[in-house]
Amino acid sequence: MTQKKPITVAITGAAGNIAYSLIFRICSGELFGNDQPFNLSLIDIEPALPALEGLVMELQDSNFRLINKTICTTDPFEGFRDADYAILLGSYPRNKNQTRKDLLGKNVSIFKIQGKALSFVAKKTVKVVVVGNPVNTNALVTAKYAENIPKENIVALTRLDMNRSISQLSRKLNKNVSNIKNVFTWGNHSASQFVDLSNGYLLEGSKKTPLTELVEKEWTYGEFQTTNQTRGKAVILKRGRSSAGSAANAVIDLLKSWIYGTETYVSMGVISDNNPYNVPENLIFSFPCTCKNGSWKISKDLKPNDFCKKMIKKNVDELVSERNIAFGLLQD
Ligand SMILES: NC(=O)C1=CN([C@@H]2O[C@H](COP(=O)(O)OP(=O)(O)OC[C@H]3O[C@@H](n4cnc5c(N)ncnc54)[C@H](O)[C@@H]3O)[C@@H](O)[C@H]2O)C=CC1
Ligand SMILES: O=C([O-])CC(=O)C(=O)O
Repeated sequence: MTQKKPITVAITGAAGNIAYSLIFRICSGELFGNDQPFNLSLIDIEPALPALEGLVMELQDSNFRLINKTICTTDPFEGFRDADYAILLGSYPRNKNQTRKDLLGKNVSIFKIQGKALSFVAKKTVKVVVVGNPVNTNALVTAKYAENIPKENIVALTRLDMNRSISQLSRKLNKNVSNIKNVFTWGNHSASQFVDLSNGYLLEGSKKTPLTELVEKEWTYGEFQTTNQTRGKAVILKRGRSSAGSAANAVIDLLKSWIYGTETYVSMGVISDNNPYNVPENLIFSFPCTCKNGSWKISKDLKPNDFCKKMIKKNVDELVSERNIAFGLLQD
């Protein structure tokens, strides 16, 4: 059997919290397969280089046979060269007294330069997952400056919100997470997100029971929403730092859906152009998506109820305000 050609996976913020969980999972072969070798391109800033070197030592000590070559760099123009995948973690996380939007001032400029670098040196087919917060707007900034890369190739991580909602439903119904299908979030990865279970169902054997028949309306529009909306902060309050293992897990889930396809809806933060839900264009918005042959599309057949439409509008307003602040800060 001939060996597959190595692919190149670039990861920014590679010395950080999320990366420490994500990189070992990728190196195990879980994401790209046991027969797919890869080059790892690890990007961080100067003060983080000793930690990055320590990480590389640990990778060496793990004897991962799929790693073809590893580079460490502070230069995104070197780090993104020929990348097939780029996972953008590198940015500053919030503390317990901040909202994700408060990070705009510190983080947007990072995504401007990275968008430019991706545009110049990555493959045109690169799949980019943006994770750094506020993630929707950072992904929009990346897309704006990555002029040579189709906007469809740049996706914001909102999968953690979907995963959290499935976990809540699993505990509420005392059913396994794998039995809960078609639940997703609309809008921003923020406290405004709206979790939609109106198309969701519990799958047991071939029997599908709508979730709306299994959970009370009051819970669906109350505690279910607020728990999801505040989950990131709740983790920060307990851990003293933001979610890392679950965020890394959500990156893997998102990329598996995007690469290998989906049978049900999944949450993806994607460019809003040509969506059927009255979300204005040029926003990165979490929609119910399905994936096939390495491409995503927004599911077009849903009928949001009036409450859901109100929440979509709330998220649009918030994202337009973030976009105005971000583009104002960047000024070109
Ligand atoms: N979208 C989502 O669902 C989630 C997003 N996040 C966000 O992910 C980001 C990363 O989180 P953590 O890994 O916990 O943070 P961390 O602080 O542990 O790591 C971030 C890393 O990024 C590096 N960095 C900073 N500026 C950089 C630049 N210009 N280029 C390359 N690297 C740079 C830092 O040196 C650090 O090593 C944060 O913005 C956090 O809020 C976290 C959890 C979930
Ligand atoms: O809450 C945060 O700052 C980190 C994050 O995005 C999450 O855990 O959802």
